[in-house]
Amino acid sequence: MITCSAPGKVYLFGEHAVVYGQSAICCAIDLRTRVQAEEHDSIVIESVLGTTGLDQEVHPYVSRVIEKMKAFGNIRGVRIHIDSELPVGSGLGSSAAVTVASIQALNQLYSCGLQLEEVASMGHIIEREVQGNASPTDTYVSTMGGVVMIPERRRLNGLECSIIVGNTGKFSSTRELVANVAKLRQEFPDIIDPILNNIGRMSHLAEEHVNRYDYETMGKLMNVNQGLLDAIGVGGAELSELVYAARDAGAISAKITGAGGGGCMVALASKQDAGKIASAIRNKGAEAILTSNTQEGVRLEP
Ligand SMILES: Nc1ncnc2c1ncn2[C@@H]1O[C@H](COP(=O)(O)OP(=O)(O)O)[C@@H](O)[C@H]1O
Ligand SMILES: C[C@@](O)(CCOP(=O)(O)O)CC(=O)O
Ligand SMILES: [Mg+2]
Repeated sequence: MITCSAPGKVYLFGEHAVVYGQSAICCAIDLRTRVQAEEHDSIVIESVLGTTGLDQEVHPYVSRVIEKMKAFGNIRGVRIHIDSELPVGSGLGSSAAVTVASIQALNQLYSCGLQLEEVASMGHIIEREVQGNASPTDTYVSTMGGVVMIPERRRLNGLECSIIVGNTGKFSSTRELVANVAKLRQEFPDIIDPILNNIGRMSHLAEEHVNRYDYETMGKLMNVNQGLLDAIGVGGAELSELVYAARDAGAISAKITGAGGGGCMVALASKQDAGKIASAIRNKGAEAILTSNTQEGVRLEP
């Protein structure tokens, strides 16, 4: 039996805009999805979502992984068991983490010889198929870890501050939110495209501040990014409530992470202030998770 794990992520900048080729800065976090794989007499996928065979409804990501990996290994029957610290459908990249960890588990179990770049690239293809349209961000960061600028694939210095995630508990479908932005963009290209361009420019402006650990400047720009996410319609009352609660409690910055609508927001704070911000989020009745940046992408577990 083989176990592989892959991390989730938060966006410091650029979700949605990155789908249209703009730059984003994305940060792997220390919450992981673990996938066990062993040879079996049939195909079985077990997760919190249920136990199935190949099933495009319940397990669209993992089913596609198995189908695609058949080209690289002699996969007849396999049992896949998934455990995750990432809330499902909430902007922390659970879809990418489960996809990347599953690819790597089969890659190891069947000695397929795929390199990390190939794992990330297959992950991206699968996210695109399931989501309708997808950037390579989540799957690349989940594969490589660290803080990465996409599409440049530039690794930036890691974050050393605390990362606080606030979960509205409201499911957010990435597929749906990406489609909503596409529709708004089609309706008002002259308004929406400059917003997406500005989000991309913000990532470029922020790059040197990330590399210099200048959280104040990064934070100011992240708060501007939050306003622009609201402008493209991916905000929500629950998210805004947590964003303002975190800022009022002393967060350096607070914004949506990922697709939005529901799901999670992310706040940056000094290690000293992190507890205070988590409490402010919990006082609003939401779950707060304290985490940090990880340099470790997908890995084989002992
Ligand atoms: N632990 C898990 N087990 C099986 N499938 C998962 C798991 N976590 C996520 N997924 C898959 O990812 C989908 C959610 O992906 P998505 O809408 O992109 O949200 P996000 O990636 O922000 O969590 C789920 O509907 C499911 O198909
Ligand atoms: C909205 C988007 O930029 C990020 C989605 O992230 P998540 O699935 O909500 O964790 C889509 C993408 O980049 O593929
Ligand atoms: Mg996703």
